[in-house]
Amino acid sequence: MIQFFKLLFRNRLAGLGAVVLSVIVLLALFTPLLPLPNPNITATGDRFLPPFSEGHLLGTDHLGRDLLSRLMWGTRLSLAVGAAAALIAAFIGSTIGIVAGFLGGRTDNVIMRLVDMLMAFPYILLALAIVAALGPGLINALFAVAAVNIPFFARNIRGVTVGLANKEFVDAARLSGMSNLQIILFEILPNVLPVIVIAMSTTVGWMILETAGLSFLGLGSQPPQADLGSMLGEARAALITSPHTSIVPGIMIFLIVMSINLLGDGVRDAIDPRLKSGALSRPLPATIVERDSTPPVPSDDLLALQDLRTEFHVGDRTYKAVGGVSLKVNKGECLGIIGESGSGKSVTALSVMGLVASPPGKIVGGAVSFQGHDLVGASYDELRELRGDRVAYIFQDPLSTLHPLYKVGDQLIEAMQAHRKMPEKEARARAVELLESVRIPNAARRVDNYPHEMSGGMRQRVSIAMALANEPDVIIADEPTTALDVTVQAQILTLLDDLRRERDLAIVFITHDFGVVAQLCDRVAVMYAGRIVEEGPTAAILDDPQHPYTKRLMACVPELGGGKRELHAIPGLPPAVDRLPQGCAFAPRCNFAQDVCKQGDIELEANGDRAVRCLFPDKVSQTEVTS
Ligand SMILES: Nc1ncnc2c1ncn2[C@@H]1O[C@H](COP(=O)(O)OP(=O)(O)OP(=O)(O)O)[C@@H](O)[C@H]1O
Repeated sequence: MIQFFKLLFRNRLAGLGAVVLSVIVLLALFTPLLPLPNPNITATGDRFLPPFSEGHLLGTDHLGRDLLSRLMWGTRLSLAVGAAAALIAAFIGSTIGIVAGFLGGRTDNVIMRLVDMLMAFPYILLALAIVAALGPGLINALFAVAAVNIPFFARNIRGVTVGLANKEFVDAARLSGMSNLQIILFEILPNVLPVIVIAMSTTVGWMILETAGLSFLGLGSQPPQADLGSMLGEARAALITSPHTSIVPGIMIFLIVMSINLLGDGVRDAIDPRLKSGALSRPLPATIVERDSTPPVPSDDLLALQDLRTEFHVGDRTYKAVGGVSLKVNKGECLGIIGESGSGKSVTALSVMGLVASPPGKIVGGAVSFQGHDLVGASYDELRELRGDRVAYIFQDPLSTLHPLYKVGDQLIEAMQAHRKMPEKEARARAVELLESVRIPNAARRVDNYPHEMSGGMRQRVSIAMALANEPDVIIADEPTTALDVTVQAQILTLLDDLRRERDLAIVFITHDFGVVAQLCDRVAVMYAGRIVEEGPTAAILDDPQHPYTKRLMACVPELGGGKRELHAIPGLPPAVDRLPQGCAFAPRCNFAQDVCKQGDIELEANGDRAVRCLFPDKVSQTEVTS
């Protein structure tokens, strides 16, 4: 709750709305206790007294009634009616939406067509018709306003429910034997509740306005009872001669509706978990760079990361996702980056082309040199030209990287035309050629397939074809085979290996599978808590790991045909990168750790073509992993 209020008040306007609305609601609640004259007592001798008259702070109306008193009582009534109408509309509309969305099929069709019929009438006409049928009066106006708003809730909530009804957690609830009612109450409702609250908070202002509108037309509250709408209606005749009688209720309506709307926006932002974590905030086109030290001189390698540091700044926390990584890859080489989940592999890869979402991501130090040129300081235009052209990416899940509504051929053509002008016919021929080069059978026909018409392995081949579209120098593949079964995984790895040899490609391959590294990579870098802990030629590292983390990672991998061998999971969990321990980040999980490991920073010590960040590499090298 405290977190909710903190988030709410971070939005200044929402905070202002909350304060204004709270004051109005408090005044309305305590109106009976305030020393105000009776709002309905007329005094024809005191008609249209101006504001600040004696005994009448806001003046009087056309019957000499005290305006302040009528305003307070009227506000109380308008707020109560608006909130009640919103609750009724939200309850009935959401129930209809949840039932229709959850049951689907004919029930959904019948219910939603009835709702559509209700929506086909202009809402104010519908409200007028309902009040005309029921007779004028505030309660009837309340029902009319609630009724015309039911379709709004029904449609919104139905849409959300349809999306939830087919989710795995609902299937799981069904499999566990829960009834439809239980699923709706315990699985669906908690998920749609934030949407209902958000919809309510943004519509209650409207409902107050609509009720005021009906009262203004004489169909809501009846004389002498005051609500804000009827006060406006009565003041209409004296708009020119005594404008204060209209301005007073007008300002109150404005304040109520504005404060509710501002607060509603704030509530929406604070309630939505994706907005809370910044996931829906639109990232900048390139990662923010704020280097705190002079960048290193660019290297001559094709691609080199030099002491790269990338952080996420969320609230007052700093997540050191990449804490000084140096790596290089040259033409025709394949470099593997391996590590547990959360070790910083993806953020390292995304930092290369400035693709880390900013905010909250920031590159705070080091350099990424590509063909001798530092990309960390490069302009967005420069990065955009290189992205997908000289440096291409392949991601883990092709379903989320391929656009679901475009044919794969069109997406390949788009990838080429983003970088060079090419006639449509030539681009299409090249797209077919690309699909053939990634061994997609019947490429001329497949080019017109949509992603959902292809299997997972096929889609990943399309992603590889897309990465190859502009004949890049470097491909960064971020766990491209993790989502595939082993047979398809082997085919994709062979394909990547062949392509690398045929085209002299440099590949940076991110994985958490040592088997994949062994099959594909010339060199491997092992990452832990945002830093490289060991690096060197794959064969040498597989043969003789010198960092305890590498050794333990390898001990987790089952070996086919290797005889019976106990698999040893790594005890404990990786440290959170916003609270890294002093000294070696692996020390709390390490059998070899001594006090000295937990003190100062430990360097990545180079030894020939290998490097290791450990004080006791020889000891590690000579000891078997036992538990
Ligand atoms: N938007 C973010 N805000 C805060 N921290 C983040 C954000 N994105 C990533 N991180 C942190 O950065 C660290 C590195 O994440 P990264 O995705 O690079 O790990 P990874 O090794 O690629 O893991 P995986 O194998 O699961 O993809 C993690 O500890 C993660 O918590």
